[in-house]
Amino acid sequence: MELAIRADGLRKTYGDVVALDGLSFEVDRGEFFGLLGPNGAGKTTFINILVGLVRKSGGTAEVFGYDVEAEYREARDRIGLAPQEFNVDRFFPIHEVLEHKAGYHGVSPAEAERRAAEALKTVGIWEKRDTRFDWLSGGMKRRFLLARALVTDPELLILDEPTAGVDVQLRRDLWRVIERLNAEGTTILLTTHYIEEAERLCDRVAIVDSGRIVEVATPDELRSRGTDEVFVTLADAPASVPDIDIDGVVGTRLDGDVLVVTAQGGGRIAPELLRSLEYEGHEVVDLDIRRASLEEVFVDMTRTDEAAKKLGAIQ
Ligand SMILES: Nc1ncnc2c1ncn2[C@@H]1O[C@H](COP(=O)(O)OP(=O)(O)OP(=O)(O)O)[C@@H](O)[C@H]1O
Repeated sequence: MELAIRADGLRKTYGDVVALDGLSFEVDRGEFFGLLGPNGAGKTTFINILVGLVRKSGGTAEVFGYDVEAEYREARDRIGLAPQEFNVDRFFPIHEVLEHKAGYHGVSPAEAERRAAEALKTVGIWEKRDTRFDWLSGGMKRRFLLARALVTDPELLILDEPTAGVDVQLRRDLWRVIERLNAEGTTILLTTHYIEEAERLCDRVAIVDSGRIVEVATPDELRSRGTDEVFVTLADAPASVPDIDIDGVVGTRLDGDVLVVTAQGGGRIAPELLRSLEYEGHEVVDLDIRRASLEEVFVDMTRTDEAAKKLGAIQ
């Protein structure tokens, strides 16, 4: 499998601040890959190194096998970036901004015009083509940043919080566009604070904390690390918590006639749980499983020692 991104022992320091502390992971061509991490984890620094805006302090970063510094042009021409910040030329109509961008990456004027029109239609702001960036609404600005990333027909599309501050409708519109691009073969690297977004869109996610990768896994694998809650409603409230001795169960409590069982893999333990309860003479009326959310797992994994110490001090 060809790699779209390879980071190996990547480091970046700003004076005393260590932004990347030996970051290593790989993204396959065609993947939809999410980068999740708390504020300041180093996500934007990593992206800026990939696109040549920040020089690394050590380690390796490659895009489709090209070193992002030694082979900058080859790497950069393959990347489309929709950044977090609005860094757009404000004095030209937006279709011209796109044409300039394509021209800068070696596209002929006629082809640049065609691509600019196509990109504006793709993101749904073609009718605004003669408007300046400043005169677009906030949501249209986000759409435009995506169009600008697309105008060079990139093999790797990097989206740094593309849906920050946009309404639900636009978020879903943007998802549709991005999912279609991915289905057509574009590799996607997405950073987001909306865990639901990562969960829904990404094939795999990397959890980044303090400049290092904590974990790389599919959203499903990550969720299975957390604990589910199984709610079993019994016909008669038992006098005490029934004794449950099943592998994977980490806790039980009674809430009236509802027995709440905390377990890793709620679906897996449910049949044995039912058998065991019935064997002990309890009549089960209802069963409901609440799966661990990716958000809970994420919060657990990125709870820094510092934060844990502070919590410990307060309690
Ligand atoms: N130009 C800079 N000079 C000094 N420190 C910087 C600079 N850019 C980033 N940093 C520091 O590097 C660390 C990583 O920042 P970065 O912006 O990469 O994090 P992030 O994961 O993108 O955060 P967010 O989710 O808030 O966007 C932070 O501690 C930040 O303060």
